[in-house]
Amino acid sequence: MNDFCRYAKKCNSCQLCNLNYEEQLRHKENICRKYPGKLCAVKKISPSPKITGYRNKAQFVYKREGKRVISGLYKSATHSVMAADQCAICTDTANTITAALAKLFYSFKVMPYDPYTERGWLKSVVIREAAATGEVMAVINGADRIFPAKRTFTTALQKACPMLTTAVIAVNRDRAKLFTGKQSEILFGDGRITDVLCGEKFILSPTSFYQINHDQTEQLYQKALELAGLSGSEVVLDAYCGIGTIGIIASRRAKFVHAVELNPAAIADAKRNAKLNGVENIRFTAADSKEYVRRLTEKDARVDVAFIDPPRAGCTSSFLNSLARLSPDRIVYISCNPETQARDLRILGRLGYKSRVCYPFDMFPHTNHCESIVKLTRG
Ligand SMILES: C[S@@+](CC[C@H](N)C(=O)[O-])C[C@H]1O[C@@H](n2cnc3c(N)ncnc32)[C@H](O)[C@@H]1O
Repeated sequence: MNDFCRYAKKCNSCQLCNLNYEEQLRHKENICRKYPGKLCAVKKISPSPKITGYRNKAQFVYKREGKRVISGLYKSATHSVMAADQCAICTDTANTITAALAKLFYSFKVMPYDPYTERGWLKSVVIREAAATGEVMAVINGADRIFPAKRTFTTALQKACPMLTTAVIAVNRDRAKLFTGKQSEILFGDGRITDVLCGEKFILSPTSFYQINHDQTEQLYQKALELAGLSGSEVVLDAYCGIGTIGIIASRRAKFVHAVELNPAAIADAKRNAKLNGVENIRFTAADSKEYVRRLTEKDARVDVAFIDPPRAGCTSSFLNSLARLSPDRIVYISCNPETQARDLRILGRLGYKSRVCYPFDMFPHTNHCESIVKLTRG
């Protein structure tokens, strides 16, 4: 049994938990040396301020065991649920809520969904927390809309989990898909939570992307801003902007920000966030980054600095080609996958951008995921 977590071996989400934290950091720094490090200097990795209980988003699955419904996690690389009464990288709040929910689900006969037989209703529960404000949202993901005794369930839920500020039921009718569907209904609260990052407020709804390690995200964004070297006169692009975090923080030191994101729910949050923070020099667009940047090049738009923060798969070469045609002086590339980041840096290298420096950040202690920022300049 592992000292860090007794479920570690079976769950396998914390692949590095057998190493001490110093060794984990060295391992991640070496990953950055192996990939972006072939193109530029790699600085010392920034350790995470917290190494347990750091996740502000936790996903739990459930199974029926005899006369109980049990909260659990997936066994590594399977869809089979193992009973687990806590997850070491999730918060105490999330662990407490899932245990209370498992009891409620049983007493309300809300049974876990089995994708093979298509029986049951409950697919998963996602708990999202705002570290700065203490707001907590539970998103209960079900297979369809039928939810017996919804009103009494809501009252019982508020009593059992007083720390929840809002709860939502979301439906994903796709048999194999367990994540949050687009169709949703608020049980109580306003279906969103508000957090504070780098002094700005951010509203997030159930499906919007939000960095999972609050304190480390503040350090990551501060470094990204420092590398962008904004003086107040620049036109900035925030590509893959999520709920607008980087763009809104950068807007304070920029003339204007163009921000683009594929998920319309995240863009709706981003627009609310700009209003909430009184930011007027930013325009959010729900679109594919590639299409949006191509449109900017057609309009001969000016962009001095670009932040790009794509998903793990990285950028497409057509996005990078259009970006290079926009010809920003500096690109700040934030990535959660140094391997695809290095591939994209090579493409940008052929398009005239030199990778200058890489800063690794440990956003995900005990897992083998690594975040890095690379600054590129033109010419
Ligand atoms: C790693 S997240 C970064 C979000 C944001 N920059 C932040 O720090 O919170 C990547 C984002 O890219 C969005 N995305 C994925 N593919 C995209 C595309 N082709 N065009 C625009 N946005 C995309 C995702 O919805 C997600 O919000």
